[in-house]
Amino acid sequence: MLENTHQEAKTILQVRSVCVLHLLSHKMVQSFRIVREEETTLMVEKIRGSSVVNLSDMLVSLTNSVISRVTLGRNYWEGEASNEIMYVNQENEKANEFSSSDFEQKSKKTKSSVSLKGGWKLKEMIGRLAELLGVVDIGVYIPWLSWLNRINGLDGKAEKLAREFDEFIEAVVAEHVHGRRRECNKALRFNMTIWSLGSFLQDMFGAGTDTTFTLLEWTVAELLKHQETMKKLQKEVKEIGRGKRYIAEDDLEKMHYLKAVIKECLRLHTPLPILLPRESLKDVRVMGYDIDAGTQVLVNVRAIARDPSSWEHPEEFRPERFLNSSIDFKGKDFEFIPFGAGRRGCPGTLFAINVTELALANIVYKFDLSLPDGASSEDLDMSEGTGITIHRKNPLIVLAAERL
Ligand code: HEM
Repeated sequence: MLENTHQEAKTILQVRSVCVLHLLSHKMVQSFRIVREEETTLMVEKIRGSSVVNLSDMLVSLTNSVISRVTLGRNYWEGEASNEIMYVNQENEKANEFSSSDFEQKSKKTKSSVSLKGGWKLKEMIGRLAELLGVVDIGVYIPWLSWLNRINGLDGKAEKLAREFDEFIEAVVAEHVHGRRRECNKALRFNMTIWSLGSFLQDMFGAGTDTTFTLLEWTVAELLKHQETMKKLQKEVKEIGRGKRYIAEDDLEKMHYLKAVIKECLRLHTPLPILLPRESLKDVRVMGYDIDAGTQVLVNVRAIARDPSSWEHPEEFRPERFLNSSIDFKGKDFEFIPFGAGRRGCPGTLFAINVTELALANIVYKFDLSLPDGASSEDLDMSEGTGITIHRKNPLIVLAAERL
């Protein structure tokens, strides 16, 4: 039994490192560009088709669709495939053939009609996963109280969800094995059980979608509140977009203000306020406090990002602070580590930033946003929800007028 557990743990690490290599390396993230561009285009079209828009829903759907397509090969999130990609090299080369100028046209052509029979409950399962992640697992902090998780149903809910994930993954794998994707499985030649694959996917969806959508949601909310910043951003994006139908990834490099806006939002609304727990390896003394070896250390990056000894007017949204500054989120500037730092730092940073920049640029390029019922932007509720990821408490509902 113990040996099995060790084997599974080893396999998860193996799956994680293979997947980080296959999904999150610089080269792979670049190769998923077509997926990001297509899904962003689809989102823009959906916004265009609605009068009052639940932007939070749109952003959840965007981030999950992108992750679904790159991890599972098609869009199981929307219940029907908007397109498919395979993560074998040959196919990625194909994806790279898309140039920014023709992606709009090709995305239309490649919009596939493949629909998923039965429709998977991925959306519903991810919703429950997010809910579970937001609940404090009391047993982790006070081991003798872990029995509470049986009483409050946390264990049962987690086990049920894990079983449903397994069934889902089994069906996806079966589809790959029996369908046209036989090739893909060559990439995954190690001894991977359904359980470890399911657990990896829960990690990818849990760590990758909620955080990215939260960042986008807060960024748009701050822009609504700060109309001058919104105008300045729209001006930059318009100048660089030069009348093209959609902003493509090639355009983003020059958008310095856009990057500053996103950084400022990562600072003020750090999606994951507490890093993964660390443990001190030896007895140390930090700022006069003695910390024994084996002590669990929780780093509050949100507090660090709002520390008045590092930031002027830390509670205010001021993207300009990043314009002529070398401070970045790559884990070297410790006053600003929204993606963590060191060996456990977020492996999905580039993935997240690419999705966020492209989506934000297209939203502000295509639409003028306002609040429904003539509400002024000062009325926008900025309350925070609870949970591991700090979402907005209430969804972001906007009117989106197309920019001409
Ligand atoms: C704005 C978006 C995101 C933010 C703010 C964020 C932030 C973080 C943070 C703070 C950690 C813990 C790092 C530490 O303790 O040092 C983490 C871990 C992780 N992130 Fe992200 N993340 C984001 C997006 C993503 C995406 C898009 C993916 C994958 C597609 C991803 C995958 C992961 C994984 C797998 C881990 C766990 C790494 C481990 O177990 O060592 N993240 N993330």
